[in-house]
Parts: sequence; structure tokens; C-alpha cells
Amino acid sequence: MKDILDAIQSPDSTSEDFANIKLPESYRAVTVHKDEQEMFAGLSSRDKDPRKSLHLDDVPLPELGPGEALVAVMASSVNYNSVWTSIFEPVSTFGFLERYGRLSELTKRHDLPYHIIGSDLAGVVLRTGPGVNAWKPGDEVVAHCLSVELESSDGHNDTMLDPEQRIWGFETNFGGLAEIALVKSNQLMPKPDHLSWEEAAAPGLVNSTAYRQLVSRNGAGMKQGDNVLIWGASGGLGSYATQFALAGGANPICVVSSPEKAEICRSMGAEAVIDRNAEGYKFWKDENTQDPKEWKRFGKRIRELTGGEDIDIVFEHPGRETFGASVYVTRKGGTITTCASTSGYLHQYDNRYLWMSLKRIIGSHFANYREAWEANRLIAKGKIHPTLSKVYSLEDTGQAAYDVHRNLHQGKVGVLALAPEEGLGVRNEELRAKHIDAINRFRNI
Ligand SMILES: C/C=C/C(=O)SCCNC(=O)CCNC(=O)[C@H](O)C(C)(C)COP(=O)(O)OP(=O)(O)OC[C@H]1O[C@@H](n2cnc3c(N)ncnc32)[C@H](O)[C@@H]1OP(=O)(O)O
Ligand SMILES: NC(=O)C1=CN([C@@H]2O[C@H](COP(=O)(O)OP(=O)(O)OC[C@H]3O[C@@H](n4cnc5c(N)ncnc54)[C@H](OP(=O)(O)O)[C@@H]3O)[C@@H](O)[C@H]2O)C=CC1
Repeated sequence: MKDILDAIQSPDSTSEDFANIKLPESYRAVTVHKDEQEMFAGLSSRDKDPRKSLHLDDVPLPELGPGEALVAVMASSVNYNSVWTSIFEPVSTFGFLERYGRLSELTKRHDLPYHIIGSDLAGVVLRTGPGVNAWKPGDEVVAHCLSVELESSDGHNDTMLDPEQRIWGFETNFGGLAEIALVKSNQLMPKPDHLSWEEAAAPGLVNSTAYRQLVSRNGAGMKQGDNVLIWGASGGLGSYATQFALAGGANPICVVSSPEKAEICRSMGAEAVIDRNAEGYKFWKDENTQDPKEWKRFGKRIRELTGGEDIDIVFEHPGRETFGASVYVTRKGGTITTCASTSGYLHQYDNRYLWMSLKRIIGSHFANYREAWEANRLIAKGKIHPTLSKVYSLEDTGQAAYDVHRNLHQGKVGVLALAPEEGLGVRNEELRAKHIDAINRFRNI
């Protein structure tokens, strides 16, 4: 591992040098264990502790297949899907690995008694498999998390529609929270050169998801002037949705749960911010009954902030807790676009407000190859910025996931893998200097 790190840190290393490095037989990786998938049985979601289920193990290097690449991971980040994996909810991810393993001889490699998690990385290509021409050892890259087989025509127009669509590091093995990761080479994209390793690893998954969900024609197709209601506007997805709304000339109405989070939204440039905690919305009277009066109070507050207008697009992900309110506050003909259900996936809403007002609900999930590439391009050009707050070591990934599970974090939480310290890997100081305040906006808050 030392030879790999030395080569990455030497400005004189050539692609040949990387190709000649002898790869280690094993590497350190964050895992969950199949024989522990029942460990939290009977506990409430809140009490399931990722620090107990996430392990840092030495694991054997997987065999490299056609169209694949092995990447030295300098940094990764925590996504909520790793929280779901670590608490074995809504389902254990070992079922995904078993199903993938049944597909072919090559995919059998993924069906193991341990699951190496993580769906983001920034690092350096070490080896490429047969048939890979676009990338070579030594290339500095980030990886998006869409894994598809592309053998069916269903996915040829929009790669998210492939019947064998999987999220790498969640529904496949060999993810990014590790010193080395295995990806399909078409997951690779150029690392934005003005960012450090940990900054470059932070946006990937959430930035691409927010891009499809909000901007792409496959999602809400946001346009200038739209009022966009953004739940969790300083969180992982929300901090990118807010930037897309502002950069695209829309009007974000940011919902957060503390004055600190409200302040960070304002510092991004948002003017309309709702502190849901301070204003005490209670959309549910009890576990089964919603309170339409509270939807209305929320809608009135939105009208105050917009000068009397209703919402064109709701950027939904909290799910059960907020969905009824989201449908209600959307204007006639407006769109509710959803990619998750953090607070519960069995939603309840009053359908009269949907059909009578010709609203639409759009399901959205990650991003296709092209959307992921376009979202990364915006980061590389300094149009959208990482929202990295805190950075942990690989050893402390359990704590990092715990913070996200308990909503103790802001923006994105990073993890250093091979990078010995923060701040390394910047190749374009000029572009960085231009955007340094925006790049650091979320740091250490
Ligand atoms: C990028 C980051 C993203 C995120 O963070 S997203 C948040 C985290 N993700 C999640 O929470 C999602 C986790 N996944 C799940 O909960 C489950 O994964 C799903 C509910 C999505 C799917 O459930 P399942 O049981 O795995 O799959 P089935 O599609 O229901 O297939 C089971 C069997 O049911 C059959 N089936 C499917 N559709 C139909 C139909 N319309 N009519 C009849 N049968 C159907 C299938 O074929 C299959 O059958 P056979 O077991 O024999 O293979
Ligand atoms: N389908 C897909 O492709 C993707 C799905 N996801 C899913 O989206 C969800 C959010 O991910 P991410 O943004 O990274 O997570 P974060 O935890 O970083 O941010 C979510 C934010 O949502 C807000 N929130 C949480 N619970 C509630 C609630 N009950 N009511 C209102 N607001 C709430 C919180 O903000 P505050 O407290 O300030 O209001 C929180 O900061 C997860 O379930 C994740 O698995 C994520 C990425 C891709």
C-alpha cells in the first residue's frame, strides 16, 4: 500500500509506474457481516447503532474482470444508503449480493459473507480489465455509483431503466469505503482538479441524484423562476438541490431544523428559509392521522415567503412524515419528485389535492450515466460546490455513519481512506482560489 501511496504523491509518476506496482493481496475495507444481519432484531431504527455493525477488516483483493477497474481510494464519503446497510433496513443488503451472484460466473464474486460498502470515491486507477481503453493506471478519478449490465434494450435510452441496475457499494460488493475499490470502468469520471481528495469524493452520489430529481427532464425539469420546496436543505441531497435551484434561477424555499442550518442556507444565497422545529409543524396528530390544518399553516408560511405563490416543485425525500404536506402545498399542475422515504415508505396523502389540481408525483432514483457525468462536470467547472463538513478516518466510519443516522451532521461527511491527511490532491490552485469560500462553506460547522 505504501508503494501505491508514494506513486500517487510523487508528481513524477507515470502511468507505467502505476501499472508496474505490485498490488497487495489484501486491503482494509469497511464491512458489514452476514452472520450479524439479525444483530439489531427488536430494536427501534433509532437505537440501531452503525458503530456496532460496521467493521474495518482486511479483505482479499477481488479478481479484475472485463470492463472493470481497480482504484486506489484516497477518500470516500458517507451516504445514507450506508446507514441503511449498517442497520440492515429496510432489508439486509446480503439479499442483493446473493441475487447479483446468481447472474453470472463473474458476478458470483460479489456474493460473500461480508459486504464492503460505500458509494463514492476519489482516487487513482491502478489496473483496468480487458476492453477498457478510456482509462489507464495513474488516472485521477471519481466514480459514480451506477452499476448496469446493459444487456437489455430497456436501459439503452436511460441507463437507470436497465433491469440489472444496481447501486455500487449498496447492491454490489467492493464499495468505496476501503483502500481499494472495484468498479465498472464506465463509472469512472475525471476528478475535479481544483478539489482535494475528500472534497472530490463528497458530492458524487447526492449531487447526481439531486441533478436528475430536480433539473433533468427525467425528473422535475426545473426552470427559471420555479418555487422549489427543498426538505432537508442543508443535508446531503438538499445542499445540492439548493445550489441547483439558485444556479438555475429558481427560488428555493429551504426547510431545515435549526437556526445553524437556516444560516447555512442563507449563506448559500437562499432567502426563503423555514425552520420546521422553531415553527413546530406537526403534520401527524397520531401515528395514523394527519392534520390538514398543519398542512395549511405550512402553505400559508410558504405564501408569506413567496409573495403569495405556491410551490412548483417539491424536492421530497423524508417520505411518510412530510408527504401529505408536500402534495398539499404544490400548486396546480406542479410536481412532487421523490427519491426516498427516510421517515417511512408507506406514504399517506389526500388524493383529491393531487387529481383535482392536476399535480404529478415523479419517482426518481440516482442518475443515468449521462446525468452523473453532467452533474460531475458542474462540480469540475466550479458551478456547484462540495458541501463537506467533517472528515473522519476509515477506522471511524462507524461514528461517521452514526452522525448521519442521528442527523447530527451538516451537508456531507467525508472519510479519508489512503489519503494520510486532508487537503491533498489539488491540481488547479487558480480555480480553487476563485471558489475557496464556497468550497469551505460547510467546513467544521
Ligand atoms: C443512490 C442511493 C440510493 C438510496 O439511498 S435509496 C434508499 C435505500 N434503498 C432502499 O431503501 C431500497 C431497498 N430495497 C428494497 O426495499 C427492495 O429491494 C425493493 C422493495 C425495492 C424490492 O423488493 P424485492 O422483494 O427485492 O423485489 P421485487 O421486485 O418485489 O421482486 C421479488 C419477486 O417479486 C416478483 N415481482 C416483481 N414485480 C412483480 C409484479 N408486478 N407481479 C408479480 N411479481 C412480481 C419478482 O419477479 C421477484 O420474483 P422472484 O423472487 O421469483 O425473482
Ligand atoms: N434514491 C436515490 O437515488 C437516493 C436516495 N437517498 C435517500 O434520501 C434520503 C436523504 O438522504 P441525504 O440527503 O443524503 O440524507 P441527510 O441525512 O444528509 O439529509 C436529509 C435531511 O432531511 C431532513 N429530514 C430528515 N428527516 C426528516 C423528517 N422526518 N422531516 C423533515 N425533514 C427531515 C433533515 O434535515 P433537517 O433536520 O434540517 O430538516 C436531514 O438533514 C435517505 O433516505 C437516502 O437513503 C439519497 C441519495 C440518493
